[in-house]
Amino acid sequence: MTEVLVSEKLVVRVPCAVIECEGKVLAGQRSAEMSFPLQWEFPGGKQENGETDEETLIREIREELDVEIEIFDRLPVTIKDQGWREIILVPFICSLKTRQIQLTEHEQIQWLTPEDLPSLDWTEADLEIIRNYFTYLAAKI
Ligand SMILES: Nc1nc2c([nH]c(=O)n2[C@@H]2O[C@H](COP(=O)(O)OP(=O)(O)OP(=O)(O)O)[C@@H](O)[C@H]2O)c(=O)[nH]1
Repeated sequence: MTEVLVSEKLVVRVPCAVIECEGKVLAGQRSAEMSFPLQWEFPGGKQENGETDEETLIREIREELDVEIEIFDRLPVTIKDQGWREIILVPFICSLKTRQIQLTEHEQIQWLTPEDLPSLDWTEADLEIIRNYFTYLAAKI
């Protein structure tokens, strides 16, 4: 048997936003042309060189939704092994500073109460974010 140690793997850091507004949370549906087509996610995207997590998130949300957010808390990091790469999802709890959302990438968005979040077809990593969000909400009561 030949054993080979493969240590190199692409690691991608992806800050994403759990945006709360009036008791609901924003879910974004990925477009049919993206990877994981038509699955649901928390908006966000890949970190660029020299950015902090917060800077990435504010930039990505401007690019994807054309709104300004305020970041006020964070959830535990979730790591998703996609085989050839590892996605490090860094979720933040946010609110909207501006309200007029314009979609540039997503198929559609939905505002859902926290208990309705699991009804959508989320990417696998996001299911863990939703579980952590429930823990976060329970700790606030
Ligand atoms: N923004 C975001 N990305 C997520 C979430 N969950 C999850 O697995 N991802 C993955 O993290 C990567 C984020 O990259 P991106 O937002 O720039 O999306 P992309 O389609 O351009 O990237 P890709 O084509 O390399 O997959 C994607 O592969 C996406 O599938 C999430 O909740 N939000």
